[in-house]
Amino acid sequence: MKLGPLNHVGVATPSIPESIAFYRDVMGATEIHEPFDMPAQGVKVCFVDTPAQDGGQGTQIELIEPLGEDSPIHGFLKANPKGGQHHMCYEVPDIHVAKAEFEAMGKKVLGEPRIGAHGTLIFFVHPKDMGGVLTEIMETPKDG
Ligand SMILES: CC[C@H](C(=O)O)C(=O)SCCNC(=O)CCNC(=O)[C@H](O)C(C)(C)COP(=O)(O)OP(=O)(O)OC[C@H]1O[C@@H](n2cnc3c(N)ncnc32)[C@H](O)[C@@H]1OP(=O)(O)O
Ligand SMILES: [Co+2]
Repeated sequence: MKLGPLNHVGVATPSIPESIAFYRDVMGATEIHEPFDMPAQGVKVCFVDTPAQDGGQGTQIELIEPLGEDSPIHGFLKANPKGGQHHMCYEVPDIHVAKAEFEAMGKKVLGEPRIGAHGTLIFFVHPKDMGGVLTEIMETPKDG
């Protein structure tokens, strides 16, 4: 496994509008994207850009709000009603190679790769095998 770029930090919230106001008014975010629904993943999503350093690629805050009864983040918000840091997402060049590597290390991969919020294949690795951090692995978009 080779550590790839941190694509985003997932932050669960009971209210994307309230979190947008927080990142805009408290944190001074200037690049806040339009929220969009991902019914297949049971979440509403809103990306907040963080500034790039030294001409590199910045990372993003991924605000996620439950969408539908079966949202996978209802449990998290029940335990953390105000929301909180939910997952970390790293990029890999090849999602299938990465999945095989995690499985070979005995890490619990949650389900099969599916399309994520950036339109490329993703999967999650269970927090119990990742030092308590729900970890999302995402294939780098081909257009860079
Ligand atoms: C895909 C669109 C978008 C993208 O970027 O492309 C997203 O990122 S969407 C993000 C939302 N989707 C997911 O999170 C899918 C993967 N997650 C899951 O399958 C579940 O959340 C799971 C299995 C990690 C936890 O499910 P659940 O909360 O129902 O299980 P438990 O309550 O029984 O928790 C088990 C155990 O794990 C601990 N836990 C739960 N969530 C987290 C978390 N986010 N970070 C760290 N630890 C977590 C929980 O405290 C329990 O621990 P225990 O010691 O056993 O009490
Ligand atoms: Co994510």
